[in-house]
Amino acid sequence: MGLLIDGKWHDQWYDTKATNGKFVRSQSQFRNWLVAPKDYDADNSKHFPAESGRYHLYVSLACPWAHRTLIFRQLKELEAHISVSCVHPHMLENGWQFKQEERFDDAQVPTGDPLFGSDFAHQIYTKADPKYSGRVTVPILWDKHTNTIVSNESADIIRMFNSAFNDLTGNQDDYYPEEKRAEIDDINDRIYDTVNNGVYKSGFATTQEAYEEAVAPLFETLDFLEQRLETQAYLVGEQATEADWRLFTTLIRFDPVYFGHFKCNLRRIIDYPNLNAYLEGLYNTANVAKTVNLTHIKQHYYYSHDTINPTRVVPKGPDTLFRSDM
Ligand SMILES: N[C@@H](CCC(=O)N[C@@H](CS)C(=O)NCC(=O)O)C(=O)O
Repeated sequence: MGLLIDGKWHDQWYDTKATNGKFVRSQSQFRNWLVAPKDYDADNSKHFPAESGRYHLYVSLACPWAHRTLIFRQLKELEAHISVSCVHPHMLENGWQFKQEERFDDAQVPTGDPLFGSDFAHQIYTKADPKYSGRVTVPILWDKHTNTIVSNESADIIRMFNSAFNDLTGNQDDYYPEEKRAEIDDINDRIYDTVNNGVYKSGFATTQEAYEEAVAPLFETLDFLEQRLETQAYLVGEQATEADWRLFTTLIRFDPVYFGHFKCNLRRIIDYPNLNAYLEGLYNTANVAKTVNLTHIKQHYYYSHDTINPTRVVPKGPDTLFRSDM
């Protein structure tokens, strides 16, 4: 685990000393936008036209942020238009690596870097910007024409996937409908801070206070969501929106990883009847289950975070992700 400084790789763990033991996530730096060809403005340096075959998505199957983009690639029927490949689940002294290993092959997503044959993800960042300083994160949306990173921010990438390719695919499903945007934004903010990032703040905290400051609001939000799902099928009404998919990728990792590894252990998702059923329903939505790779998920966290789990022993359980009898 490390970061780039002026284009050079440095192997170092998150610095929580300056922040009283708190994990503070840094902002993504590549924030360009894919737009439908009819909306493309060549004078706008942020614009990239949505064209078939032009873009490549680098993901980790372990990563909840990258997982969002894989789900949208499926939901929006973009498989034939956007190529994809994944990193090795172990993120070690060189950060994300493209090493291929048979036991981590995935039937849905090829491993490695088919574009450049790079060894490490940081080489993709320095191709885009030889002087890049910052963390080397996935997902990465790469433009094969101009050889640069369009975006390394999952929240933006799923919004682009939601609409930019609609004319090409004919898929008009809308996970961010105009009339629901304010409500989606509100729930996203709370879930991002206390759940999506909350599990990391809890797990990466290096003081008791910082841990407790993260774990209490995390469970307050889970309790609140449990109640909300008593009377409605999805977070914002009766249809799934991006808010549900953003939550899904954290919930599916919760019992296998965050409960134990990140000490988020007041309750499991399986203990919440509504969240359990909701998670199962989302998992069983067309083509979503095949984006979930529990081997990568468990191997990544338990093996890569050696400050949290120095033995690198990966637990066997849990046996089941949901209970269907509740
Ligand atoms: N805000 C980014 C966060 C992505 C992110 O933090 N990804 C993690 C993997 S789960 C990563 O690559 N971490 C490497 C690091 O922090 O050095 C997004 O949502 O796309």
